[in-house]
Amino acid sequence: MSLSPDTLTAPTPATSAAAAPGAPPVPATAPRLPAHRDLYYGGAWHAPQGGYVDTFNPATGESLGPCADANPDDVNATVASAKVAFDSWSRTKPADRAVMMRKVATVLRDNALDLALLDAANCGSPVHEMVRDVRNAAAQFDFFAGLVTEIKGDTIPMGDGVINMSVRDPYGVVGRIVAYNHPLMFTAAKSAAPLAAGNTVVMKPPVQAPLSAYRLMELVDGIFPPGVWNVISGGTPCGVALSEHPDVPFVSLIGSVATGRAVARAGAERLKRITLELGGKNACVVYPDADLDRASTGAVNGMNFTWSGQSCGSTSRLFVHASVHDEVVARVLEKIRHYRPGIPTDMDTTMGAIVSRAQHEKVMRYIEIGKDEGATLACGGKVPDDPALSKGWFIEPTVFTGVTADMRIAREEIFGPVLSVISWTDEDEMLTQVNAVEYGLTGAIFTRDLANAHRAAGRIQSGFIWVNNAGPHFLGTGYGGYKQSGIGRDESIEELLSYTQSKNINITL
Ligand SMILES: NC(=O)c1ccc[n+]([C@@H]2O[C@H](COP(=O)([O-])OP(=O)(O)OC[C@H]3O[C@@H](n4cnc5c(N)ncnc54)[C@H](O)[C@@H]3O)[C@@H](O)[C@H]2O)c1
Repeated sequence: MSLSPDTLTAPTPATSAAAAPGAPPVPATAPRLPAHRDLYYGGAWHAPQGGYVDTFNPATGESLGPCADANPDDVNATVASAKVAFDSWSRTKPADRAVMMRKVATVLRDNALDLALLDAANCGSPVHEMVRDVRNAAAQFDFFAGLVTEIKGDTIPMGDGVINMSVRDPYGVVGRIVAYNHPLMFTAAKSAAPLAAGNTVVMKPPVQAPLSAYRLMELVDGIFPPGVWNVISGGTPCGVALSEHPDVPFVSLIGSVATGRAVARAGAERLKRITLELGGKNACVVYPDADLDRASTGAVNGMNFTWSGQSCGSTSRLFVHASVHDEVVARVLEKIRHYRPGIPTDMDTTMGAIVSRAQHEKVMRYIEIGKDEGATLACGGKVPDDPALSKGWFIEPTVFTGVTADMRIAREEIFGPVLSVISWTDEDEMLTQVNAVEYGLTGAIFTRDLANAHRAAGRIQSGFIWVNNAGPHFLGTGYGGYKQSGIGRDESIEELLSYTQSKNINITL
């Protein structure tokens, strides 16, 4: 499987099957579980003072064993080792940092299937997509390694006898806290920019699915000096302790808006730098002149059904012009059949499980809310009938039609496989509705008319817009949100430079 930068985190398209048509199903492969379940800091494994909690396979309900549950004392010990390591790491030649980072990229590529199987078993998303996640993480390590010489400043003319220049310094220990929907990719890729910039990192992987993070640390052990890259698993108390810690000047979160506000409040106490990649309730807009095949494929791909819609960027509000509404909906319902819930560690599974019972209950509650609000259930809306899936947290791809912009299913982030279709006739009113939610992460526009495309792209209040496409990220372009969807831009040089602060030096010769 190859990665091109323009497919960063893009799901497998609805038009292509994971396995050849008619081929026998590829049997599930058991993941190789990590030998270590403790905290990795200071270049070694440490038993947690906070004890252990079990982690689960959401597709089967089986326990995958105990995992460290870091408490504030564990966070203190980890931050202390990262703080010591910062002194020499920040002074390590950027080119030498880049060499180590490229070794991580190689390790990721060489172990892509093993890591992907762990994610599939622990977070419930299909293994063939999780392999892409691992390769995306490798691409980001290479990308940021290649940018280390861009961490540069300016010279400002001051006349004879004076040299004035600015340089960029790292901050120190960066606390990175990430969401559950791409466990390995977030744990790895979201460490790359701060490390490249000369910071040390304390990473907290998602509490629901920490296994791939342990395996990653087993694999990269010895590449960096001790204390440079640390990974500690734990729940909210661990995240709170990290975001409040006085020796962590920079905290970066991928998570919900509520957690973003909590991290921002904790950061305000110590005037920390923060970046936040938060939720979305994103719109996909179909104009009457759109290529309807492309638009319906985009509407399905943009939902990220393969990981059960559990993606911040999912275009979960489909605004279709009334004149093409029925045809687009018919095509969407046809294309959606590509996604059938299955055991995530099977190579040909196209759609996985919801990560946890709590998230499953939340999505099912929203499906009931949609029915109560008077929307029409066009497909799905229930757990699959397949007895092989009865012990897991699965939900069929779900489409509601007849949705109006005031309904809760059209305003609130569900983070599940639920698409709400809204019919429109007046462009101005439609764009007002698109912008009426508190989120502003992504948006997709389908039209053959450049004027429509530019008008809508200009007016949609989101940080990331696709025209005649939906779903992929493009390595090198900033990804992030407007409004409550976040602060900062990732996956780009902007992310790298955000982990540096500017210092001006005035030299009298
Ligand atoms: N914008 C993006 O790039 C992006 C990507 C993926 C997911 N998300 C968002 O993440 C959410 C789903 O993920 P989730 O359920 O894991 O989110 P969450 O906010 O519940 O948890 C995110 C992380 O924060 C930690 N955490 C929870 N409370 C905390 C606190 N008070 N202080 C510090 N840390 C705390 C969690 O343990 C976890 O590691 C959705 O809203 C989704 O849109 C955003």
